[in-house]
Amino acid sequence: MSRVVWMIIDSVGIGELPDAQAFGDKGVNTLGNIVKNHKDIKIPNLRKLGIGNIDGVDFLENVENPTGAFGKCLEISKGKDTTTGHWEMTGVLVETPFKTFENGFPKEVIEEFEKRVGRKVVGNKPASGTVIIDEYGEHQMKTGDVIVYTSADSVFQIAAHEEIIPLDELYKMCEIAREIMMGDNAVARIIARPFIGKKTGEFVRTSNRRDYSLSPFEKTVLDNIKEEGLDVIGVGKIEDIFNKQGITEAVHTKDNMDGVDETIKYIKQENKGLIFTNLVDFDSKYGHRRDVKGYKEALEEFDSRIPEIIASMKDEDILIINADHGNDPTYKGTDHTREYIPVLVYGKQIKENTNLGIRDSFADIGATVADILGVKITKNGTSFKSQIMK
Ligand SMILES: O=P(O)(O)O[C@H]1O[C@H](CO)[C@@H](O)[C@H]1O
Ligand SMILES: [Mn+2]
Ligand SMILES: [Mn+2]
Repeated sequence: MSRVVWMIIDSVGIGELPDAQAFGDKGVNTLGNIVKNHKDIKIPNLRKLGIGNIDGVDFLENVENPTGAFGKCLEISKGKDTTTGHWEMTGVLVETPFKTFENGFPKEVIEEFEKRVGRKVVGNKPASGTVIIDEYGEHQMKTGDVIVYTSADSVFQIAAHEEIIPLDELYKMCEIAREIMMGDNAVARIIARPFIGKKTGEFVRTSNRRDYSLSPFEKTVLDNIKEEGLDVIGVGKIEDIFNKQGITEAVHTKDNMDGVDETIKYIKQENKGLIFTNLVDFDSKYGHRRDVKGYKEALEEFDSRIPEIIASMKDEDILIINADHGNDPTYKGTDHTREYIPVLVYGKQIKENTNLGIRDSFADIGATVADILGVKITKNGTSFKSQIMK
């Protein structure tokens, strides 16, 4: 029986969606603009799978006879964040955008939060996470005040120095914020952002980040897989994005390479169903930081591990690689960008050189995963299994 290894290269978009302008994104293209800035980029394995052969990709030369099936998908949901992207690819559309707080959170919210956590709040505005810890990190070390901030995404983020506010307390604060930010103020995610360091300029965030997501509004394809008694193994922040719904086992990871290691470890084990991995460094370490060179190197680093991933797969296993939104490191600001996502499929049973064209929704990927595993397909999404299987 087939097993699916589904890897999300977080934020590796492949060009602006037709409605990008409505999201403030004009001419964005995460992969395209990285390649334009770094023509020497070496991603031979992604190219061999067909990433440069995707319709509209004019910034990479086509390869002859790519070994995979390749295409790109539109996002129907009204959003460009991780939760929206992952939910859509597993069959749940977010038709009403998650609430955002451009001017910070309302006074009542902050007051209730302060009362319940027993600390004062500083920040309370949209900010870049690495900038705001430099702004308030020393203040926090002196006073114990807690740093709260948001972004263009629907997020309530709490930054805390690990030696001032212990992790347990930070996570508890997130649970309290999760309770407060429901109903009219429901944000997609509360995020714990721990950091360490001695002073401004030396603060660095740690891998103890945790996301407290809403539960998907409807059943996702993960639920359908789980209900059939198959495994749904989440690697990285997958279990957080789905608030554990539909997940049977999970491991958090330190960074992209740890994510690849854990994925390979699970591939080599006896399990059945889905191994679902999110590699977030592209987004959090390079996209939001507008670090073009760092992003390029992260892509090269991931690319170099693809042969190892493939070598660890059994003959029936199928590998799917796609993104969840864009985060063009050459674009203004520090936020995600509204883009097509690339999708690549590879396996011994997959027909090589198959052009999937432009798919109507990310949900087509989840529908295909369900179809491959022989479980119920969610109401959204059209499976392309018949196009790709030998
Ligand atoms: O600037 P940092 O803290 O990395 O935050 C970014 O990461 C969050 C989650 O993807 C986004 O909302 C964006 O604000
Ligand atoms: Mn993401
Ligand atoms: Mn992000």
